Amino acid sequence: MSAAPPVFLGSEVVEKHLHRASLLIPSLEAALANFSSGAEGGVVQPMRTVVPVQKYSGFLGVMPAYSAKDDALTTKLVTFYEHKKDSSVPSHQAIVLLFDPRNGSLKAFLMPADSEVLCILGAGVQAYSHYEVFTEQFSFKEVRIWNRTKENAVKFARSVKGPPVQVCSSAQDAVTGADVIITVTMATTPILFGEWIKPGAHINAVGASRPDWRELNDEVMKNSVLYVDSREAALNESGDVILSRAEIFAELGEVVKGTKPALREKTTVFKSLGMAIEDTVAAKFVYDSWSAGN
Ligand SMILES: NC(=O)C1=CN([C@@H]2O[C@H](COP(=O)(O)OP(=O)(O)OC[C@H]3O[C@@H](n4cnc5c(N)ncnc54)[C@H](OP(=O)(O)O)[C@@H]3O)[C@@H](O)[C@H]2O)C=CC1
Ligand SMILES: O=C([O-])C1=[NH+]CCC1
Repeated sequence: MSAAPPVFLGSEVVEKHLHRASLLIPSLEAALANFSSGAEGGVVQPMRTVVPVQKYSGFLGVMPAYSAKDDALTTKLVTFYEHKKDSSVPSHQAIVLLFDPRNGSLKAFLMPADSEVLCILGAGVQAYSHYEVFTEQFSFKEVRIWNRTKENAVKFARSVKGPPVQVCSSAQDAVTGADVIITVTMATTPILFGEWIKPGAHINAVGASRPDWRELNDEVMKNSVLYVDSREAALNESGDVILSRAEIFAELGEVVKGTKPALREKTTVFKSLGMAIEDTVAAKFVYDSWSAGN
């Protein structure tokens, strides 16, 4: 019997089936726990390969993963390029190939306690998705944003549907007194400094995905309890981790499994680099919903 031809699920279909990013939270929690469980977790995820395209200040990332428990096999191909102000091309472009793990046939392509003050540094694609999930999951009294280009922060504040967002003129103003700080920029040198941070704050550090890029300065890294998505990846790819020599306390999956604590009273950093297994469960979620005709 020949394999069914692969289907192409573009961004509109993905958005229809994944109309709220938080729908993925249960599968992502399970995937992180499986990833941090060694062979027993059934996740095979080699370090991603990142190909520099030096001539054009860009990178191609190849991110394969298999989850035996989800029976899902994917590879994401993602390019990330320095964003040119006059360009209509997004800085990140990605495609996920979903294979049938039983025979390797290609099935589909997919495109793409008490916290009161949320602060977002950056106003790009990731800023929007983090705002959506954080304001849906938690009740903040105040949401602030700072961005390198202020007009883009103003546009963000005007266009999001949810709690009002206050645009700040400096990163320091945005960060001062914040309980949760999300850094989602393409910065290559620090934009967040330890002296601004309220003790006990939590920082979700999402950008700086190259070994020589930084979003957080040494003081932030050294004075916080550090969580990562993957120890191996953090020690190979994260400039904030490698250059600060900060000690990694736990993988997030270990917290999900309950083998390491979430130290809420301490100042904490979650350094996220993004993992292929997250794309695997997301791709399976969308494909299963699409094929069930939901
Ligand atoms: N951990 C993970 O799982 C993932 C991480 N990422 C990373 O998250 C970050 C944000 O991605 P995304 O939102 O898609 O990117 P976008 O290109 O959509 O947005 C980039 C943002 O960074 C700002 N920025 C760019 N250069 C600088 C700089 N030198 N200093 C300060 N701010 C700067 C831009 O500001 P301006 O408006 O002025 O241009 C803009 O707000 C990237 O580093 C990306 O690689 C992405 C996907 C997954
Ligand atoms: O997980 C991901 O796709 C990426 N992380 C950093 C750049 C792209």
